[in-house]
Amino acid sequence: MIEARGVVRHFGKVQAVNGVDLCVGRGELFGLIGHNGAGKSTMFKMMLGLLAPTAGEIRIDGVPVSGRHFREVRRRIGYLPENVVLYDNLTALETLHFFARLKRADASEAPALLERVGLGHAARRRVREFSKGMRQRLGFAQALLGRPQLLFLDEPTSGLDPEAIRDFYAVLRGLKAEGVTMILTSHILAEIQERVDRLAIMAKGRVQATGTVQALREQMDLPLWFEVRVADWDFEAVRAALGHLPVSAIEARGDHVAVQCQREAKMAVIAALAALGSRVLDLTVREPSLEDVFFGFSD
Ligand SMILES: Nc1ncnc2c1ncn2[C@@H]1O[C@H](COP(=O)(O)OP(=O)(O)OP(=O)(O)O)[C@@H](O)[C@H]1O
Repeated sequence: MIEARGVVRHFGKVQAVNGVDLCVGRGELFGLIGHNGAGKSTMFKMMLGLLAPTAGEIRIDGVPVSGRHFREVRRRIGYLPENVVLYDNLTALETLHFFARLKRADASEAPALLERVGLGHAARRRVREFSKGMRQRLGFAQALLGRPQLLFLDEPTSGLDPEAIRDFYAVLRGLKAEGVTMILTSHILAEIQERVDRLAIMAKGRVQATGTVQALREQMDLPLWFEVRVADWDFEAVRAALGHLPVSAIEARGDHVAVQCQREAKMAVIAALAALGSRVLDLTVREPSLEDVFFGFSD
């Protein structure tokens, strides 16, 4: 659905995007993460045709963004910018009618869209009275006008509380089931690590890595941790059981023993702990988080 090849964008001396290749498949929920200034928003604007690349090519659904046929494709794209501009004097419903006219979308969808983003109750309230989270929801509804097949969501959950974030991803799941392709940025790594199909890590205008969270973990080869609870706090039993294995740390922490090892030793550690039988009361495996992976790739 999205194909970017060798994309570069300079602003004077600033190299905002510096040779990006990116492919997003149809129906994928794709995450783009990176530090402030990594080039994510610039990439979004180029993929939307709002900003011309200094070099390289971007195709959406096979159509070059720079070509004259892109206008038709653009009508099937929804965009939630990082800072959505809304008019305080309009109600939520009027806002959607306004954007529907701009996009030449069907304004009769507006009430259903407000329901979908959890603003049905506030349809006739003025935006002036809206909280940050309500504004963000309204911006999201605006992006959904015209039943887009491709959605660009730039930090869509900024300002949302945990419940609103959960609702937001529930809507994304519904859209995914309808076959919509979505690409989103977020700084909240814990939030997106369970939810995207694949992601790309950007740093200094380049894509440093692309893949599923699990594939990136494996590529980074970060160690994982076990938390083992043993009967009678018999930590020495754990130490003895794992003594012959290549574990990098065994530490008593509160009510459990923390064991660190590389991924290739994972199954051997599990087997050795299983051999302790009922002396092991509980076992948790802590995979490296997306944050660990992110720092590994972007530092
Ligand atoms: N219109 C512009 N004029 C000059 N420099 C710009 C412009 N837009 C972006 N930049 C610069 O390009 C770089 C990348 O910015 P961009 O907004 O794409 O980063 P980002 O990854 O989206 O960051 P954030 O997470 O803070 O939103 C930054 O150094 C920024 O200052």
